[in-house]
Amino acid sequence: MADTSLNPYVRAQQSFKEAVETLGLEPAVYEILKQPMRTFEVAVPFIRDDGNLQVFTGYRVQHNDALGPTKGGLRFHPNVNLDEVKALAMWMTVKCALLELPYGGGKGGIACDVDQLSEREIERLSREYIRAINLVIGPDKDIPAPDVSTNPQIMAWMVDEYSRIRGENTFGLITGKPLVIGGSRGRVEATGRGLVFATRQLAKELGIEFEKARVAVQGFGNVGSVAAAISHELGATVVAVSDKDGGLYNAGGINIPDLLEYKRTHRALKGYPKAEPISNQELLELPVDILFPAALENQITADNAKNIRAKIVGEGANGPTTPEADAILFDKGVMVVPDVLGNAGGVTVSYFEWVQNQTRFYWSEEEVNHRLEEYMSRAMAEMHRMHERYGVTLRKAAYLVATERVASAMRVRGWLK
Ligand SMILES: NC(=O)c1ccc[n+]([C@@H]2O[C@H](COP(=O)([O-])OP(=O)(O)OC[C@H]3O[C@@H](n4cnc5c(N)ncnc54)[C@H](O)[C@@H]3O)[C@@H](O)[C@H]2O)c1
Repeated sequence: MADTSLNPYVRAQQSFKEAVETLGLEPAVYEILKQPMRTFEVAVPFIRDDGNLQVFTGYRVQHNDALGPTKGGLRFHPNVNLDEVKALAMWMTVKCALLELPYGGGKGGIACDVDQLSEREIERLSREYIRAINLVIGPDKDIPAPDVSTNPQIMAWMVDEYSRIRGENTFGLITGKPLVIGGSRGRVEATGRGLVFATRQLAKELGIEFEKARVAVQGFGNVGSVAAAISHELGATVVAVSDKDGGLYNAGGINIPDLLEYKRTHRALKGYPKAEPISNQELLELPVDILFPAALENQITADNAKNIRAKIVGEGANGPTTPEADAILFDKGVMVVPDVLGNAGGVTVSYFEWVQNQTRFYWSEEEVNHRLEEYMSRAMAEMHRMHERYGVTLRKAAYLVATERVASAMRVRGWLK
């Protein structure tokens, strides 16, 4: 028999099943949540620069809309397939419910390799994809956003195409747009900032003063560099950072604004003179209070989990801790802020963007950041309460909070009988 344990869709189903059983909810909750309510597979024909027609396969999955219209990113990647999109949509249901956003989970994508396409081809493909799914998306139905290999420019072409089809500007269709056409202030930094807010709240609940903590950050991209900069700004000592070429260490702390300036001029971290080089492996095992893995999946594994000395692991990346490592860390008493909350700052500010679009009233960056902190801290506190009540990992607690909330909505809407 095929090993289905690595199939993300099967794993997402198992997580919901476990949550329904732990909470003692009616079995109908799992019967509804174990698959998406709607799945679309579309052929996306577009004209290549050489004049030939090519057809790619696109997907949009709407998992559950009990709490509101579905929401989730669009991924352009050769490995995009239906099971992966379904799993990611289910995961968005959890994220949105956990953060108390008035959304259900959705996800979409096109199986394609953007490196093989010119910019004009990406534009034509993006517009054709929107034509293919325009009837099933909308500001009150399903709201896409950027994900792997999609960006604000692609979102701009998509919102433009939808607006042309409908004959009206519909900025609330999609989030992660450029600022000039209804994007939100603070959206670019939202994921790294939200990661720090959630982790700071957990530290507070554990009696660790974030402002005095020693911090290590793996990955210095959109998420990692912002998490490092905000930790530094709050007074924490960032002793190590890294990117794909290796890490930097300074026991006395790295001046992150100075390092960002170095990176701007040298386009790399390597060679920064005010810290020593270390490997990515060494970085993960440093004696710090807080470790932020913010690069790739599967970085903390059964092999190195026993050597992790951080008190808190704040997951910025998606899936940086394997299930085996998760169990080892739990036994060691290391608390893990799971990715489902750790990197939810992006979707939270996406929600703020949609609110601003719908009300046509735009907020200051301070207002966005203040509200982001409120949402992240509240979700962290609830997850922590569930963790204490049921004695499970914070990751499982996230599913408990989310499943209970979605189940309540389904119950009052009369879906369960
Ligand atoms: N950007 C977002 O808003 C967002 C939202 C949710 C989740 N995430 C997740 O966060 C993670 C990082 O995303 P990002 O947007 O910062 O990407 P990015 O491409 O901007 O940055 C990735 C960073 O990781 C580094 N890196 C790559 N391989 C590495 C390795 N082996 N060891 C150490 N560092 C390595 C890169 O050099 C780079 O600094 C991904 O898992 C992504 O799915 C990002």
